[in-house]
Amino acid sequence: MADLIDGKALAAEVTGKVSQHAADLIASGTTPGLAVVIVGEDPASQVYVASKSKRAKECGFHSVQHTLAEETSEDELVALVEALNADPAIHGILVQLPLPGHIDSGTIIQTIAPEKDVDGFHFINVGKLGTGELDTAFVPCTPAGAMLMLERVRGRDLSGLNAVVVGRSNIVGKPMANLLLAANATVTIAHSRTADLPALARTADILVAAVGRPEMIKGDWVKPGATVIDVGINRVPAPERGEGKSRLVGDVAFDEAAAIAGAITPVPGGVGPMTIAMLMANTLVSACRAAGRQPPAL
Ligand SMILES: Nc1nc(=O)c2c([nH]1)NC[C@@H]1CN(c3ccc(C(=O)N[C@@H](CCC(=O)O)C(=O)O)cc3)C=[N+]21
Repeated sequence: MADLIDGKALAAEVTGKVSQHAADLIASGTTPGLAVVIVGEDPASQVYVASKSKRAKECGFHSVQHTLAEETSEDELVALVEALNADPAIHGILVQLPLPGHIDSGTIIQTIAPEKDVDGFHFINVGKLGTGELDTAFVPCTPAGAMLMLERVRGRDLSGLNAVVVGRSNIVGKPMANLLLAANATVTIAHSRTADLPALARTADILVAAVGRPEMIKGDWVKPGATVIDVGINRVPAPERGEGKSRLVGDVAFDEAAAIAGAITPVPGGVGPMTIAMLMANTLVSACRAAGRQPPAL
């Protein structure tokens, strides 16, 4: 049976450190400020946004949430982002995705000032990650959190290890591959057009699943002893829990994979809580940079 990598516990450790450093920064006159913007009423998004705001308050941050109507125009959202860019009390801006169809998310993301882009989605931050300028980049929160979990099992240097990332999104797959490469892993990005994905997955010492398909990755795709990082969060019907009930599952068939892997992240309680913890860490880093202080190593 694989070791469980406890995202809840590690996230609590990270936010504990963030709170301590935030207290120092506040004492020196700068309170980290996070603005979370949500457009529309998607219930799942509301839940995530509420937990981001709650965690920010727990860290002692100045936390503001802007909840805009579904009908908000792109111009109005651009104007809000520009106002937050200009607000010295705000160090991090997160616009919750997905946005309603009439708003171009690319336009909004590129409007966020790169030095406040705590999601790490702006071209400047994507480019810095791609070229290894990690001292001044913001790294997207989900892959950053996944790397911290991986570090607990494999250490910081992944030399000689094969990593397979299943999924090529800009939010997870591509930045994850760049981070693994920066840690000296040998990286393959697999996706829906990859030939014989099970055989490729079996070559992975580190297998990262970020496809958004419930339990797609089976136990016999896992190399014995591999570290499995499950980024998927899928809500599936759970009639055994009662009519209309649902439960969360990852992209990995957990029980099968856990029987073969060396270490594995659960869902829930895995990468999800780490994502929120890294958002707090990125906001702290942004506030340190704004105050001319060296950001702490977390
Ligand atoms: N601009 C932007 N940045 C994001 O980082 C972003 C986003 N938009 N849009 C939506 C996704 C999703 N996301 C999650 C964060 C935490 C959990 C999390 O903590 N999940 C818990 C379970 C929560 C539950 O019970 O539903 C867990 O996995 O244990 C999940 C999902 C951030 N996202």
